[in-house]
Amino acid sequence: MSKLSKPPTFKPFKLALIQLGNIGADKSANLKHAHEMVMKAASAKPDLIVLPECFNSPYGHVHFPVYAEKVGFTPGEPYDVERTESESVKMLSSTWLIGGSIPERDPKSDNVYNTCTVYNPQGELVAHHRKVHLFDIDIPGKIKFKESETLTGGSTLNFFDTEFARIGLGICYDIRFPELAMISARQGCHVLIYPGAFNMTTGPMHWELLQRARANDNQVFFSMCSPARDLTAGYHAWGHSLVADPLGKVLCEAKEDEEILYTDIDPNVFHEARTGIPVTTQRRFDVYPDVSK
Ligand SMILES: NC(=O)CC(=O)C(=O)O
Repeated sequence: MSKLSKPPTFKPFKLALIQLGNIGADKSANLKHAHEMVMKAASAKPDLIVLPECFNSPYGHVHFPVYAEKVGFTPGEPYDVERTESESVKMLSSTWLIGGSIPERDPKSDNVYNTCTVYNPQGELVAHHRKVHLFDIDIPGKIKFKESETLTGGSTLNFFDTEFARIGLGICYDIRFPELAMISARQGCHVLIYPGAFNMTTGPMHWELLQRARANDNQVFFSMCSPARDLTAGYHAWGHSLVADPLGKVLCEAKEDEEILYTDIDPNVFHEARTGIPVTTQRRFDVYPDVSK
């Protein structure tokens, strides 16, 4: 997984974002619906499908321990998918698939993480990312949320290689920490994909701004895949799943309802951005050596 090897050659590919709706209290129903939507998305033959943050459970710190599953991996050890106890992991296998995120319970520590799992077309779980930066905010009169009440933050930066690109992972609030995206890009990622669920306060302020910024700063494709908005749920997701190109241009954006977004990712845009505005080769690490690694 995250060891530094030569990235694959960046080739054109079709990305599908599933802005999933109908995420309720019944986990089996959530998984059934997610499976139907993955199958629907797969019918257009994308190379990579993405689900949103917390697609199998309601989003809220009280729900995480209740919905948490033992996913069947230990960071740093080979995956043992055969032995997974997680019904969500068993459901997720088709084409390359970024399985949004699910609450994960670590069998050794009993810690609960907000975890993204990634599957290759053979259905093998090949990468995972535990949300590093926990969403703890308090905007008086607007929104208070404290993931750290029940979650532990991950401590690794993660990417995976496909036959068409190196893809870096993060989850939602991770986007607010530009270091993570910057290091992923320096490690050769062509595309950064963060399942995410902003809300009705931070969504209009920052959802698009941050994605375009991370894309443009790092001259990579950047995408966040959100759940659809459900005003009957405890947490009102912003929706607006989006893909930005390496020049910061929005290639496609959903509205708030359930929707599948397809985007053709063109490596020429990546190469042209880096040739035309060559910041990736103009950095002055003599001036800021502490970020040179
Ligand atoms: N839900 C999150 O993790 C982050 C978010 O909503 C925000 O940063 O705003």
